Amino acid sequence: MITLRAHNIGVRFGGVLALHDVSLEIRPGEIVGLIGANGAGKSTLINVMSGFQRPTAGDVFLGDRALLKLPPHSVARAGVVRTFQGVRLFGELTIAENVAAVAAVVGSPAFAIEELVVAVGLTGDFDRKAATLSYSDQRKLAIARALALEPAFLLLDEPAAGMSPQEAEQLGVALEELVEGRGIGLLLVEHNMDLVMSVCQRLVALDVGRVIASGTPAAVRADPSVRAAYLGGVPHGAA
Ligand SMILES: Nc1ncnc2c1ncn2[C@@H]1O[C@H](COP(=O)(O)OP(=O)(O)OP(=O)(O)O)[C@@H](O)[C@H]1O
Repeated sequence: MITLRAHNIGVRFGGVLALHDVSLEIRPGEIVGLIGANGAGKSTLINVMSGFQRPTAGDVFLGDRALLKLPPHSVARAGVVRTFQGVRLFGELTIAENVAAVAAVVGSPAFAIEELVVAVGLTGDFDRKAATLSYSDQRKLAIARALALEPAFLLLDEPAAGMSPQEAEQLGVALEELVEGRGIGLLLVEHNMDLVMSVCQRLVALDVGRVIASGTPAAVRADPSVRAAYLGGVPHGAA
């Protein structure tokens, strides 16, 4: 089984230690949640694992292949794809065109594009321009586009941000189906604890760049250091 593994990652931005000695492993077919307060280092870890940020220490492995020396597009081709907190779509292209533009890279057939759009829960006319979509539909489209690269591992940076509780719940169902159906390993950075608790098999909690807890969602949520550092201040069914 090929896993995606960040090993003893350290990242320093001048005087800020954004990550210190962080290790995390994702297996195919599982959803791992990465939680922590604003500035804990979650996006920085996604950046490192997807090739967008060189760490000051540590390694990233896909199976036994070291990824750190590869640029982001090569990391994506190797099978590790990410989405961004700020959605980056082609606003003037339609839903179908946005996915097709990416699918062309791997040569996916047209029917696969429609399948992806439906799989993330986008309904209605696929000829709508991305710029006209609601914020939450844009986030779903960003996931469909990432999936078009046929990743083995998908790193999602706050996919439910701006979604209503119902939309977030639907997204959770879609993510579970994707992981089950395609065997993708998913890293979910998310502040919506209802979503995190319902779909993740394991959680890793960061605080100021360090892992303070990892394990089953119930154990991590109950961990006193996690409650003190994070959950005390977060709404979304955290208690
Ligand atoms: N390019 C950068 N230059 C300098 N400092 C940075 C840079 N990127 C991140 N940081 C700092 O590194 C730390 C971790 O930031 P990061 O964005 O990874 O946190 P986060 O957990 O994703 O937060 P949020 O939940 O707000 O997205 C913060 O102190 C942040 O200010």
